[in-house]
Amino acid sequence: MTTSETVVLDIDGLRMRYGSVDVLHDVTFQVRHGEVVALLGPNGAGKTTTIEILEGFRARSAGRVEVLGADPAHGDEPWRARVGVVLQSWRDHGKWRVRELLAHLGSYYADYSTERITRPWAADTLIAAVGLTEHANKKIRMLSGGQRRRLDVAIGLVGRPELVFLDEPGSGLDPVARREFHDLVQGLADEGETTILLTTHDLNEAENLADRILVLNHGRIVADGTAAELAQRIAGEDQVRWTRDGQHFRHSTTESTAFAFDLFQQYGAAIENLEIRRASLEDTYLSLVHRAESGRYEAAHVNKAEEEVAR
Ligand SMILES: Nc1ncnc2c1ncn2[C@@H]1O[C@H](COP(=O)(O)OP(=O)(O)OP(=O)(O)O)[C@@H](O)[C@H]1O
Repeated sequence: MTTSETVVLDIDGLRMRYGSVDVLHDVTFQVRHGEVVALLGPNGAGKTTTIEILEGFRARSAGRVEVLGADPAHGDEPWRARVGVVLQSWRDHGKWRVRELLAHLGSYYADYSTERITRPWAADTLIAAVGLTEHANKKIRMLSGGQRRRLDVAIGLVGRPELVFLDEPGSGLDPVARREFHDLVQGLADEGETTILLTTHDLNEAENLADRILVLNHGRIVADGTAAELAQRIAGEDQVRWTRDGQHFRHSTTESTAFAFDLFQQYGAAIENLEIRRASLEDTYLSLVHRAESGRYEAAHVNKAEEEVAR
């Protein structure tokens, strides 16, 4: 895919406080044009809050936020036409038919076409892209949960946005629909014109779709990199498994290639079913969150100890 150097999302020192509770602390990151970035993190980490601030739906407490060159808190209509948001709020339009609603919503974007981007996306092409062709004439209230979710995605994309926010896009989709949805996102990414920020709890989804992964924990970015970079940073141990003379063996090591080489030197053809399992994104993620938790625990204890010394 093509990514350019143009910065589409520029977030510096973002803070959010609900009442007296800080839920985002100094969140800083950038996303470049054409990148697909997944924001991961445990429940309550602050992912939705971050996305809602970037979408312009929530006022931040502090920090600098630029989305497509503008502050989302003051985003005007032309700015909004360039941003795609996938909401789950179209249940109220139950009497509308799928094609009718998409054509209607799409018509709002026609004035915002540019030389490069013709808006909106033609309703039938979009309906086919999200796999709803068979249901194009159905009323929305007649759609299943997964079909409505596809419609939510179509509505988010109808204006051919340059930047798309997807909050847990795969939730509620069956495996076939999820695969189709991933193909759709990958297709958009491959064209290199759409920047995508998604949140997910599905680590396979993150690994499949994202060029880069950000991990948010208790309102702080604790990791930022490709899945491979994050795995390297954790320097997790690989698991080597093999059988010899009908017996099963396993060994954990950071030097799995050298270990396998020694194994063959020692036992040669007697080694069978050799398998090297590298740390998965799930191992890496769990380790990152665990580390961040231990850091918080230690920091809290150091602070407490310091307070006690000061007393
Ligand atoms: N309107 C609100 N008022 C007060 N606290 C809120 C509000 N919205 C969210 N919070 C709190 O802010 C924190 C972050 O919530 P947020 O929904 O952003 O997390 P998340 O990472 O999206 O979680 P999940 O994975 O469960 O969707 C949580 O502790 C949540 O309880």
